[in-house]
Amino acid sequence: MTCATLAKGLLDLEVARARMIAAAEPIRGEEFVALDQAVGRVLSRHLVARLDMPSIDNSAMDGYALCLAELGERGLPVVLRVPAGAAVSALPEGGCARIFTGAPVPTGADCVIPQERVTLDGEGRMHVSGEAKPGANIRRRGEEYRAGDALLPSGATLNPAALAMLASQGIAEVPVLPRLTVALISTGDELIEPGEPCLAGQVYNSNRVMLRALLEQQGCEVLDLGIIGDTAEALHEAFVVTRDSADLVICTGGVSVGEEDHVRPVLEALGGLVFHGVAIKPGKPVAFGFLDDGSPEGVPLIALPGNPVASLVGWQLLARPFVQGRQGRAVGPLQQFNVRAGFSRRGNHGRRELLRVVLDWQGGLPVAFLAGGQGSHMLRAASQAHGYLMMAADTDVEEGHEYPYLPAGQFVD
Ligand SMILES: Nc1nc2c(c(=O)[nH]1)N[C@H]1C(S)=C(S)[C@@H](COP(=O)(O)OP(=O)(O)OC[C@H]3O[C@@H](n4cnc5c(N)ncnc54)[C@H](O)[C@@H]3O)O[C@H]1N2
Ligand code: MOO
Repeated sequence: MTCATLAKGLLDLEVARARMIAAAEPIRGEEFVALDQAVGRVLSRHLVARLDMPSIDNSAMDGYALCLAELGERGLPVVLRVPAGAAVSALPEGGCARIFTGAPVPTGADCVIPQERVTLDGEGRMHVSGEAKPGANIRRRGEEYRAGDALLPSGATLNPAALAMLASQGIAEVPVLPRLTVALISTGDELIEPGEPCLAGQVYNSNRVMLRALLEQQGCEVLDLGIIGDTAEALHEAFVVTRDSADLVICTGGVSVGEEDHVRPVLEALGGLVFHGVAIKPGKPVAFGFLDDGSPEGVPLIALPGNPVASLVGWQLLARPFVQGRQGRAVGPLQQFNVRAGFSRRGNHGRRELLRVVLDWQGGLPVAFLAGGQGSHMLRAASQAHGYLMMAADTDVEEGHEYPYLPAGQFVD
């Protein structure tokens, strides 16, 4: 999409993303955490292997280890038994060893035959059926990597498989970057918390629980300031408090253009606005800036729209990559591939539209259908969608045609 087609005053999504990612200064510092507390944390240093992997030649199968050159018509006597955990032994000449998966292959053996291909005769001699090749079923020392080789780069997120790999190296603690502390503010006089009785006109605060969950899923500490009323003074005070105690401030609501919307003027008074308004639907009024002196040295503030689905999309497309950058993580491009639409619909003027869709895989190929109502206040479809069909501005959806699809799974890791 060219910028010429965008609604006036709104930034292109990719431009807004790029500006935020460029402004995301990785958090400084380092702490050591136990491996079992480290899932989702971000490495502060490159890690190299301490041990060759595997650390010894070992058997890939339960079976018999032997020297192939010694295997003749009469088979071989079983002269040794090697369970996993045994010390490395030497295979006596002219004999073979009963061996188990993971056990050290005795020196002198060059092959392991799985027990399914072996028969034992009445004299305790082992006979092999089928072909046997040198090296078969032996996991060689260092075949995966050697001591000193790179394991994980700094900035890597520790997923369960990475933790298992570090454990396999005997590593008990890892150096990680500090967690990002994110202050969360829900603005709006109409808001009440779930569990409270609801008077006419009041609205349950749904953004708070959603963003808390998203931030925690992202490995952030959340400093939850709850609901702040719709006055410039209340917002000013909340921003001043959070800028001293958080690495990032995220607020929702009050960021549009009505006289009840105080986020932009207060941000401008306290620091600096980088941009306000992105050509996406939902999510248009997202604002980004810095509290303090307006420079990237200040505390960054991301203002998400009040409409719940606009808040979710603003998080996924803009706030999350910024958080990842601040966490010291690499930020990749949006993942998308083309999917056929199973419906027709008029396009949106001047903004890209992210339609909440489910994929139907009947027939082997995915077809996208609307997940439900598409209003930016409609959480039901958003909660059930598999992803977004991303429509260029001013483009209608025509049933049977293909459009870019963004799987929702990419927004969680
Ligand atoms: N004249 C214009 N009006 C609006 C425009 C515009 O360009 N010109 N933009 C519209 C768009 S797009 C959006 S999105 C909304 C965003 O407005 P705000 O960010 O100022 O949000 P609010 O007005 O405070 O609230 C909007 C809506 O969302 C509900 N809300 C707010 N916070 C929460 C919460 N924590 N949990 C659940 N629901 C919440 C609120 O009650 C409103 O219904 O502005 C349009 N208007
Ligand atoms: O961001 Mo608004 O309508 O685009 O919800």
